[in-house]
Amino acid sequence: MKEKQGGLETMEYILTAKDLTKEYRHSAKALNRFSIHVPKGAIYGFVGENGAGKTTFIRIICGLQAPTSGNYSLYGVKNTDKNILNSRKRIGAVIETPSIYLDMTARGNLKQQYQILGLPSYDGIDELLQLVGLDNTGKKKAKHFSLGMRQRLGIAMALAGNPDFLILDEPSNGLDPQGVIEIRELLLRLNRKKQITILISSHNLDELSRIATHYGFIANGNKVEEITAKELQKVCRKCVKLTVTDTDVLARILDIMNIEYEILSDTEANIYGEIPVSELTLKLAQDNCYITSMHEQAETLESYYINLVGGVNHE
Ligand SMILES: Nc1ncnc2c1ncn2[C@@H]1O[C@H](COP(=O)(O)OP(=O)(O)OP(=O)(O)O)[C@@H](O)[C@H]1O
Repeated sequence: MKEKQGGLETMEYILTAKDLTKEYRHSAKALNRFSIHVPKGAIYGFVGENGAGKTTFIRIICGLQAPTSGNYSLYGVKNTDKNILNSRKRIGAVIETPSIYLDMTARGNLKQQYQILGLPSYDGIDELLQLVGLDNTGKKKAKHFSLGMRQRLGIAMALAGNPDFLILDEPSNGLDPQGVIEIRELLLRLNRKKQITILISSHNLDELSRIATHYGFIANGNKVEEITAKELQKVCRKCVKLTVTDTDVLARILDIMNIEYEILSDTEANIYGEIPVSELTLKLAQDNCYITSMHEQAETLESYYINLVGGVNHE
């Protein structure tokens, strides 16, 4: 599975799920025929509001819960295959709050984790402590750590088995701005330098938009959409949706005016960048083409998200 990655985009998936459903007793479906595709090398932003089903999904993938129906594959191995246990060994996860011993130092916690995993020596611990920026914490016990330091220790523990897929449930939750920046930089380092694929569940869209290469949106247990950061950037670029009587004429004039556009239908087009409205209106009119509506599109991930799931999530 360690194939060289060609361009930015790869069709090799670390994790896929199809029709994954989880029904808890006496409650609505936490996951409803949910599907997802996490490409190798991605920082995948898994976005949904409280109760959308993110933690349930992560718990299923980590083998902590069984799905009611549907399936998923990790490194191409189906969840019903006994080899799924080997695939899971390649995952590191921090679900909800990190499982750390508060009465131990960072090093003590990592030693404990190495023992649990049956690792032959403590050799990797110094590197891990350095990687997460806890190499100077000495005898300080985890109970005296800041929330951000605990979160980073949790990530170090998840990295102990040398995984190539890291799953983090709300890693920046409750952190102060400095803590958020430290987690961000750590995740970028892990992704870029260590080639670790990362899935981050979050509703902190602003933070996510700084690092995610892909997004999957979930609402009420349903997949709403998957989109790459590049596609999203295109959609979120300053853009005006124009409705005209004839987009053939519009296209011809926009070409002459050297304005970037995308034709959506016979009457609709997206136009990018600044538009000299009077000049365009005049030129269109000379060719018997008229603007019937014009409005600015959403510009941020947040407004994109609200447009996408706003109606779904507040039933
Ligand atoms: N053990 C459980 N028993 C019954 N219902 C549950 C259980 N765990 C989760 N749920 C319900 O399943 C739905 C999805 O919850 P889940 O925790 O997966 O959402 P989430 O997106 O992770 O939310 P949050 O961001 O608040 O953690 C919610 O309606 C929740 O109440």
